[in-house]
Amino acid sequence: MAAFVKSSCSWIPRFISYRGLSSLNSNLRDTKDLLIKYNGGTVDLVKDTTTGIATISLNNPGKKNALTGKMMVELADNISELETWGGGKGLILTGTEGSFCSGGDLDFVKKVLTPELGFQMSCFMHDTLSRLHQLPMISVALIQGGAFGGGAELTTACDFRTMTESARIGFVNIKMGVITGFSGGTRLTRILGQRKALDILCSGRSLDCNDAKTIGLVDLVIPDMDSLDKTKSWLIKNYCTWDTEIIRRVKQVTLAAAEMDIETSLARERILFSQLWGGPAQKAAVSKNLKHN
Ligand SMILES: CC[C@@H](C(=O)O)C(=O)SCCNC(=O)CCNC(=O)[C@H](O)C(C)(C)COP(=O)(O)OP(=O)(O)OC[C@H]1O[C@@H](n2cnc3c(N)ncnc32)[C@H](O)[C@@H]1OP(=O)(O)O
Repeated sequence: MAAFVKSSCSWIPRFISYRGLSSLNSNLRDTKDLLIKYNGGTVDLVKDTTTGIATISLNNPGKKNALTGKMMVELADNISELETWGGGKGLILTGTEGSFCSGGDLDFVKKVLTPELGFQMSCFMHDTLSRLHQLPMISVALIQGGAFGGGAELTTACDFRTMTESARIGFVNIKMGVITGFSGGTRLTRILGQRKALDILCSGRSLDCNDAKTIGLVDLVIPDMDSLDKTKSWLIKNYCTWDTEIIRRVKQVTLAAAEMDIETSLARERILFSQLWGGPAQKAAVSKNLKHN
C-alpha cells in the first residue's frame, strides 16, 4: 500500500510513493483476496472459436448488473484468460437482461468506504481495465439499458462503443461524492479530449444515444432488439474478416502509437510488420491481382 502524508483536509490521503508495477502486482493479489469476499453476481466469458469473438457478460440483473467485489475479480480473471487466447480477434463487453452496468454495487461500496480500501479497489480496476484495453483484439462495449458510474467507466476501456436506442450513459460519480475510480476520467479524456470530458464528468449528466453519438463517445446506435447479434455482426463485418495475426498486430501498432514515444512505437511497428511479410495472407493477396476501387 502506498504511503500517506497529512494533507490540508485531514481525511484526504496524499500518496507519496508509487512503487511501480511490480509492487502493485503483489498488492493486487491481496486486493483480490479482499474483493472476492463481497459476493453476488457473476462475470461470464464465452469464447467463440469459429469467429474468434469473445463475449464477457456482467450478470447481476437484480441490481442492474452492479459490480460486486467478486465480479471485479471475475472480470480480471476473464481478461487474464483472454490474454492467453491466441485465436481472439474481437471482444464484446455487455450486461445481461437489457442492462449494461449500474456501477459499483452500492451495498458493497458502503462496506469499503475508507481511502485505503478505495485506493486498493481503484488499483485493481485500473489494472484490469488497462489489460482489457491492451488485449490484441478489437473490443466493443455494447451499452444497453444503463451504464452509470463505474459502469460508464468500463465502456471507456474498449476500443469502440455501440449503444441501443433507449440506453443511457452517465458518469454520475460526481453525484456520488467522488471522481472516477476505475480509470474512466483518463480514458474518457483520451477519447473525447479534455473539454468534452470535463463537461461530461463535471456535470454528471446522463447522455442518450443521440448525445453520445454526437459527441463521439459512441460509434454506432442500434435498435434495442437483438443488440448483441447486431454488435457482433458490425464488429465482424468491419474489422474481423481478416487473418487473426493481422488484426492482432494492427491493434498492437495503434496501442504502441497511442501510448509510447514515437521511436519506440516505430521500432515496434517494424517488427510487427516484418513478422507478416511473406506470410500466407500476403502471398494469397498478392497472387490475386486485387483492384481496390
Ligand atoms: C465504485 C464506483 C462508484 C463510483 O465511482 O461512482 C460507483 O459506480 S457507485 C454506483 C453508481 N451508480 C449508481 O449510483 C446507480 C444507482 N441506481 C440508479 O440510478 C438506478 O437504479 C438505475 C441504475 C438508473 C436503474 O433505475 P431503474 O431502471 O428505475 O431500476 P431500479 O432503480 O428499480 O433498480 C433495480 C434494482 O437495482 C438496484 N440497483 C441499481 N443500481 C444499483 C447499484 N449500483 N448498486 C446496488 N443496487 C443497485 C436498485 O436499488 C433496485 O433494487 P430494489 O429496489 O431492491 O429492486
